[in-house]
Amino acid sequence: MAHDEDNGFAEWGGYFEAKKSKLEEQFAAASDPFRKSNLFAGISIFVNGLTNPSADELKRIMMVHGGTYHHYERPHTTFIIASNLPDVKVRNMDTSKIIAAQWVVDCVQKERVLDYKPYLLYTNQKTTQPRLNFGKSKKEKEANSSTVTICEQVATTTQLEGQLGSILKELQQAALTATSNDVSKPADNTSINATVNGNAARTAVDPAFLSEFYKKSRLHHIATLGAGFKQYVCELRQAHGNKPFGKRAELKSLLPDSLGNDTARYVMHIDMDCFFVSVGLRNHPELRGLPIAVTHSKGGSSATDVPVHPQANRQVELELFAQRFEQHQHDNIRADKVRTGFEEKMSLSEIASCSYEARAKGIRNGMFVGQALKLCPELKTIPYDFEGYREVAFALYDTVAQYTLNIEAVSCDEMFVELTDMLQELQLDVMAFVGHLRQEVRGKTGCPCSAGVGSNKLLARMATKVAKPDGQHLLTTNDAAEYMAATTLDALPGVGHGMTYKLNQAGLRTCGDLQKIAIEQLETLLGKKSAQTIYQNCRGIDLRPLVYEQQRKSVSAEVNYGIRFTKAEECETFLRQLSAEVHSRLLEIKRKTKHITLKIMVRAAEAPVETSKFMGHGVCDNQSKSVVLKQSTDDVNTITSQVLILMRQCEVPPNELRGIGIQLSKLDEPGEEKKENVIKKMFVKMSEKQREKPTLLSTAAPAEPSTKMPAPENPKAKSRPNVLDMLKNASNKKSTVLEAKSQIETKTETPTTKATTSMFHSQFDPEILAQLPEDIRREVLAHKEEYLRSEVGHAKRKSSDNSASSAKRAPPPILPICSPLNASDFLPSTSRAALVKQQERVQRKSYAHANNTPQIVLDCGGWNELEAPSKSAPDCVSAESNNLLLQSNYKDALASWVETEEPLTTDVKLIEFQICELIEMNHFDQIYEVMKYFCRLIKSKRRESCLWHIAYNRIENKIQHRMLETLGYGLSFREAINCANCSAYPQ
Ligand SMILES: Nc1ccn([C@H]2C[C@H](O)[C@@H](COP(=O)(O)OP(=O)(O)OP(=O)(O)O)O2)c(=O)n1
Ligand SMILES: [Mg+2]
Repeated sequence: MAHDEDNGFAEWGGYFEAKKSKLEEQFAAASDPFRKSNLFAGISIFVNGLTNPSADELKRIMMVHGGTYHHYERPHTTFIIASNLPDVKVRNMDTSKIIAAQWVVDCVQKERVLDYKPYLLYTNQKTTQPRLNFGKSKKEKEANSSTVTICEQVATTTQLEGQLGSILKELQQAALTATSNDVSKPADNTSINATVNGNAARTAVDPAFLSEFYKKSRLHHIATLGAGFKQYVCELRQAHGNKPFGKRAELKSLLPDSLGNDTARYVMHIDMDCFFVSVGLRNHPELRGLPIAVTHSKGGSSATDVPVHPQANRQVELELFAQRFEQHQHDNIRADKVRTGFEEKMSLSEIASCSYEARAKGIRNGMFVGQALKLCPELKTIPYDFEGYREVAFALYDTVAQYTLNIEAVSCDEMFVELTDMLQELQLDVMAFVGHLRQEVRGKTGCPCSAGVGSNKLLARMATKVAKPDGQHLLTTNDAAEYMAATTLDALPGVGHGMTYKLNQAGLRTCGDLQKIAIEQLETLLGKKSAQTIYQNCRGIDLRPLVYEQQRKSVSAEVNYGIRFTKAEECETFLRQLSAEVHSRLLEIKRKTKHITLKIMVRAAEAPVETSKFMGHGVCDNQSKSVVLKQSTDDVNTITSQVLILMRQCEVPPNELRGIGIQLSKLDEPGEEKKENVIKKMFVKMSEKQREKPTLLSTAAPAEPSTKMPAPENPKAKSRPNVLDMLKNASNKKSTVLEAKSQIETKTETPTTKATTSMFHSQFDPEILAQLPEDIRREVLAHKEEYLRSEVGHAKRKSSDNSASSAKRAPPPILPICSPLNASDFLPSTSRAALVKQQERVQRKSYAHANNTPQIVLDCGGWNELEAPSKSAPDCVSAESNNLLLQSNYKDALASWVETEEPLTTDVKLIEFQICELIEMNHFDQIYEVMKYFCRLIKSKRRESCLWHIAYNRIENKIQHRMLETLGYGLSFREAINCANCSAYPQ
């Protein structure tokens, strides 16, 4: 049994592994009191056979000088110390690390780590093996003797640089001579350490490093392209305006019609298949059908026998990484990645993209090349082709943009597309269109893509997973819950490692598990907001709108490779360079910043000084420091000086830095009317205009003929129709629900009846109820009871009293059988919270009536410039005369506001505030008028904008919320925004 074999030490790699680790730990603990220097820090030895000095003496030397003594040879043992070994033993050993004991003695004597090569017992190295050249001339070394030491090691930094430079040269040499599977051009230009003007751009100290880094960094290219396409979609939309899409006409003759009158919502998610590989294969058609990976590594033996820095310790690093991923970040995927991929001499180059043939062998995007080669030794690697990615990505976006610009760019090879409007206009079959589009993309790019379709973004993305590779799939709403049930939680949007861990700890692994538990339970685990989202998502409900015009929120420049400083000046020079880089990115997007953040990666205390990944960052602690400027800036000197100050504040020795990033956020737009209240300005302007034409004041005509604009007179609150009365009247009226329903279609119907009827229908829609935030839902349900009771009772009475007349009005009334409520749901809440709320309501009302709070209104915008309505009553002059929405010019102001490109939050809040005042004053008619007019303005906007839809919904929700809070019921509006993209968006 495996358990017996490993003596219960399975998780420690078996008994012997556990024993070896224990010995190491004991050695380290015992060394501490004797330590005099860290000369051998990060270096471990194993003594094989008789040596001079003896094994015991060597052990003591290691103790005193910070090294590690291995009682057994381990994969991460740096050197094997021996005098003479039998041939048969040597044949099975890695001879490149067998050295004479004299090396230890000499190092101690010279007080520095010497080149071990002269001490090698066997010198038959392979060409691809590391041949570390420690050989700088004594003169050179002495000339640099003032160089700061790295982490108390005796080797000077200059020496180290020399060593590294040599390693780089060796690496390049090895790469050129290696017999690898690599099919790229021999003069590989993908290495980040490629020579610049004949000199190796070694570390961030080199002035040429930064540009070289960005030229080669795949993550930089991906991020730049992704942000670029978000901007590109914005620009295309703005340039296109309301023009028709010429290419749509062609579709009609090419594709079949949809069956019936299909009004369903269709969102498409489209994603290129193994993007980087597909683009790369355009130049290597002979490799199609083979396992291929795009990576910086040359593959072949140079990926399984990589040079390792003598001071790197993969084993230690592996353990540290794995612990951090697992314990701190709950990221098992990355922990497994290091555990299985950090083997000695295996390439730590990442695979950016691999073909589906490689995936069939277990290889995945992001895997280390060394590990991938173990799974599939015949794996071929091809180099990056950043220009090709750009070209294909543009072709993809341009192809889709011929048909619609309702595109949410996700990345260079991925987007969401709202197809509903186009399909309805053309009456096309959705999957026929998707097939046509995919074919067109392939024809233009030579690369395959897959597409998923669903009624929202989540389902569309899920459908793409089914479709891949080179396919398409429609995930219907009916199949959604079932499909989702089998999905693991980490596939849901916004569910990261932390949340997955929490849910897993609670025994929840799949969306199916989640579907079975109550929302209250989820709320306890995750908090209200996350719980509500995940509760919907696990059922395939996704209320996120597509965002077409994405604004950049920040720009940044980060480097986490090659950061090896020895002096503060080097670090400062680099920070200046990086500041200039991020500044140029800021200028590119024509913005200014108010918030500067410096992010640094600092070598973790327990991490080896040198990293397993050559020039990588290794195990680090992250720090960040920010400064908020008084004024937005795009001045490079300001940015640079702030960055330098932030770095000083971090108080980190330069040699401990492993990564540096600068982020500029709180971006401003030149010409943007910042946080200034647009509405306020417009009202002031208009009131000025009106002062010039005083006669218009009392006879302000409605801006829109179809809207019946009540004169801004000031009838007493009591005389205005109260919705509670409306509701009561409605339920007391001698009309059934059906009557009310039929009235909704007649033009003569009063707002009161319509309100009541549509309220009935909207409030009892279980889907809408399910989408409401829990607290609002409870309130709605609580209120609903009163109305329902009267309606049900009335309907019953009606049906028995008036069966003859009602028979004429078939169909019979539809009672709310769809309601998910129990009888107890209809009882008024008796909870303490409800009673407190009730008391607050009463207080608020009486306060509002008593005070009319003029000072709040003034605080909010200084409306005293506006003229009071001509008929305002003297007893409520303050609030009523100051409320924006009771002014004669409110329509013009609203119209001007809606003409602006997007609503500012401050303005939306202002309108909310004004409407809440109207509620306090019982001006419900005015609220209806305002909302109707507002809604029509938004609908008639030339450029449809979901931001305005969202603003409208937010204001409407605020009204409902406040109504429920103060009066216990809501208002129902005749007009509504019906936008497929965002109508379900919750506020
Ligand atoms: N961490 C990442 C993520 C992505 N990419 C690059 C390589 C991918 O080819 C491309 C697109 O990313 P995808 O996640 O879409 O992956 P692929 O297109 O390679 O595969 P799939 O067919 O699964 O979409 O972006 C990368 O280099 N590193
Ligand atoms: Mg892809």
